[in-house]
This record gives sequence, C-alpha cells and structure tokens, in this order.
Amino acid sequence: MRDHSKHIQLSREEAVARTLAMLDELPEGFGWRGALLQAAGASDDAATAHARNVRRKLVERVSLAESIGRVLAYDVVAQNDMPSALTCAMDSIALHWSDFADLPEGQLPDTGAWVRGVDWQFANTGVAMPEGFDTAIVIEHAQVSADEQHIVIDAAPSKQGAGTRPVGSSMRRGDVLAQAGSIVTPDLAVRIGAGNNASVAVVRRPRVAFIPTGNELMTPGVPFDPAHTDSFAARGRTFETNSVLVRAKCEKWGGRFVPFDIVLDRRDTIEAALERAVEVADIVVLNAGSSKGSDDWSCEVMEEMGRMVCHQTNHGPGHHSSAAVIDGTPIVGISGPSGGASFTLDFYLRPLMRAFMGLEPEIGRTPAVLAEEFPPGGPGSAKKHGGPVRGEERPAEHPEHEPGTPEFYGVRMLRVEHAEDGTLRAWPIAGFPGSAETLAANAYCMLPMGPGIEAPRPGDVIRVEWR
Ligand SMILES: Nc1nc2c(c(=O)[nH]1)N[C@H]1C(S)=C(S)[C@@H](COP(=O)(O)OP(=O)(O)OC[C@H]3O[C@@H](n4cnc5c(N)ncnc54)[C@H](O)[C@@H]3O)O[C@H]1N2
Ligand code: MOO
Repeated sequence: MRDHSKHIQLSREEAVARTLAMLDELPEGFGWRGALLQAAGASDDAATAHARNVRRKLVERVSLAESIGRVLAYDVVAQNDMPSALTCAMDSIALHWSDFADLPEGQLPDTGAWVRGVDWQFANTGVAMPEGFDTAIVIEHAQVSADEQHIVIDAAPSKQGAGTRPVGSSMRRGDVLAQAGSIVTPDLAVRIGAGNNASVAVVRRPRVAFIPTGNELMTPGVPFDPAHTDSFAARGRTFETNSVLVRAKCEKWGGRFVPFDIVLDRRDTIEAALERAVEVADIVVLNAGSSKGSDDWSCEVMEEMGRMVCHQTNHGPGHHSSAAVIDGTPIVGISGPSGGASFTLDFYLRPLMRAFMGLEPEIGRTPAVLAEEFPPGGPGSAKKHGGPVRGEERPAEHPEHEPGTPEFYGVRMLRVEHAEDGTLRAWPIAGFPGSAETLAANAYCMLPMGPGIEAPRPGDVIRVEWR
C-alpha cells in the first residue's frame, strides 16, 4: 500500500495549470493549444513544416450543419461579394431615379403612360434588381392595375439607390466572417454560409477515454426478483453510472467519448487499461481507486507509469482527485462516488478539453448575491476534518496550515434565480452533492473553510458555477 503521507495536494486551479504546463513542455504540445503555441514560435522552415504536420492531425473538415458547437481552426472568409448584384431590399416597384431627380419636392411623375419592364417593374426582397433599374419604392405605395401592366404611385424614393442593397454591402470577398478559435453558433453558421462556404475546418474533437475501476461495479439493468432477494446477481454491488456521466459531459463539451470496460481493482489490470487508453485517447479519465483503501491503486499506477501532477486536491467532494501525464497524455483521476465525480469532471476534464481545442481552459464564474445563510456542516466542515470521534473521522491532513487562509473548499449546491431588482440570487440547497435534495440545484460554489475563515453572509456577492 502506498505511503499516503507523501501526497502532493494542489488547489483545482494549480492542478489544471501544472498539468497544462507539463503538457506544454512536450515537443508537440497539447492538441490545438500546442499547435497554436508552435505556430506562434515557429521561426524557420523546418519548424513551420513540423507545425503543419502536427496541425494536419488536429483539423478536420465538416459540413456547415455539422459545425455547430465546433471550434474553427482557421479564419473563414467570404468567397464573393454579397449581395453579388444590386439587390432589392423589400417587396417593391423598381424605378429609374432619373424619373424623379428633377421633380420638385412632393411632386410625383405621371405614370399613366408607364410601361411595365421599361419604366417600372416588380422587384422582390433579396433578389437582384431588374436590369437597368436603380431605385425602388415599397409596393405598398403603388396601386397595380388588374392586368398588372400599369401602376399609380403615391410616394417617391428619397434618393438614387433608395430601396436597394449595393453589391458587397453585406460582405466583400475576402472579408473575415468568423475568426479562428470561435465556436460556431447557429447564427455564425448563417454568416459563414452567406459567404458561400458549405464546409469549414474545425479542430477535431478531443477523444476522452473513461476507465471505470472497481471489483464491485456492474452495469445497471440486472433483473431483481423481490421474491428471491438472495439470488439477486448484483447483491452488494454498485451500478456503474459514471460512464453515463462522463459520456454526457464529454459530448456536451465537444469531445468524443471512448468507452472502456469495467476494470478490476488490480495494479496490472489498471496498468493495462491505462496503456491502451493513452494509445487511443487525448485525455484519460481514471475513475475510483483514488482513496486509501486496500484496493486503491490509481495513484500508485499513475506514479509508476508517468509523471504525477498531484495526488489530491483541497476541496470536497473530490478531495481524492489526482492528475498525471503518461506518454504525453493527461490522466484525470477522479473519485468513485458520482456526486463528487460530477464536479471533478467540471474542474479537471473540462479545462483540459477546452485547452485541447485551443480555447481558454477556465470558464468564468458568475457573480450572484447570497440570499440566505449556508446551512451548517457539509463537505469539508470542521466536523468532518478531525471531529471528536477519532476512529470514525479522517484526520486533518494539513495541520501546518497558515491560519486565516482557506485550507479547504466545500462545494455547496445552489439554486440561482433572477430577482425582481435585476440581480441573481443564490439560495443554498442543503444536502450532500449527489443526494436527491440537491438535484434541484442549478449551480454551485466553492466555500472557503478553515480556522479564522468566515462564511459569506446573506447579501454578499459569491461566484457561482453553473451545473
Ligand atoms: N479511510 C478513508 N476512507 C475514505 C476516504 C478517506 O480519506 N479515508 N475518503 C472518502 C472519500 S471522500 C471518497 S470520495 C472515497 C473515494 O473512493 P475511491 O475513489 O477510492 O472509489 P472507490 O472506493 O472505489 O468507490 C467509492 C464509491 O464509489 C462507487 N463507484 C466507483 N466507481 C463508480 C462508477 N464508475 N459508477 C458509479 N459508482 C462508482 C463505488 O462503488 C463506491 O460506492 O473514499 C472515501 N473513503
Ligand atoms: O473525495 Mo470525496 O469525493 O471528498 O467525497
């Protein structure tokens, strides 16, 4: 069993920053982040050629419809001027400005002898003006004869070109319509398409391997007969639900989920799974076996196979999160219980996935006003860290801690709602993350804890993260 007193403990921010720093040192760097760093630093032809080869593995071309949510690898430019001809702005009557130019203000030309196609013509919204016509008035200002060959108008255009859109007024050939690094939204896709682009180059999705470990795990759906409970095949087992969690988050964040079968709590099986995972994935999530139990091997195996970033972190749930780099691939170690795993994926997997795609790793937190006091207790509370019943409570692990600075952060669930005064209000929700009560939470925050640290008071602004 590992000597758990030799733990590197980091905050979540430090753990992410140090993992990325380790990845940035690799010759090819990490995903598109590495390609961008290389492109910025490439000085000679060989370096540029190398960078191009690296980039080739990281970019794919997809149809515009498939590009929503993806990160653009390169700037997208307009292929031609739009509109590509003088275009009618509204459903209109096309006219010649010369028929109005010399008339006194408020006077209209006599249209009695006007011939359709010569002196006027129909012109509709968004289509090219009929040849030779330069100005338009909206059709509401024209009375059209039953045979549609004659008109009477009751208003004049304001100037030459009124009611029309000139060539290139929306975009010019070569204009940058969307910048590299942007995430394609439906509206951005429309602008890209309007520039005559049917497909775009995007950063390929990071492949995220998930390795569930645990002798007690079983996939759900095992038949249960209440009349013969002793023959229940999953007696004393846990249903493996974190695959669903990781898959859902990974796909929501733009990744490709790479499933692994349940791995037994043994050094050799965990090692074999990690070896295969770093071969097929850009990021690996190693689940459970993170704590101090006799079957907990995750940290030992990571230490043996690669470079350890940290063994644990300063928050709960998720205290036993770890990070390592094996064969250039980051490994995120998360603890087993799903309540905590959900946050640690937000804390560690998401920034790595974003960094892989060349995005800013961390997402900003939203300020909200605390609406009422936090309920007492909860993860990381004094009771949990060195309470009175010595044999039942885990001891404080950093007793040398500097007083007045937080030594631990408890994740607290919140319901954040808009208030009438235009602020966001955060209502604490009691209960341990993952419990039924906390399913109503739409956000959470990290509550600093430790000797001399005061909890935020109602009315204080706290920084929340959306769930
Ligand atoms: N003596 C101590 N015991 C524990 C400590 C400690 O500091 N000292 N920490 C506790 C905390 S906090 C956590 S969190 C857990 C961490 O456990 P592990 O990450 O080692 O995970 P396991 O022990 O294998 O499993 C814990 C729990 O989670 C369930 N699990 C595991 N994988 C999955 C999955 N893929 N899907 C759903 N559920 C899963 C597993 O069956 C267990 O019920 O350690 C505490 N103990
Ligand atoms: O690490 Mo545990 O996830 O603190 O609850």
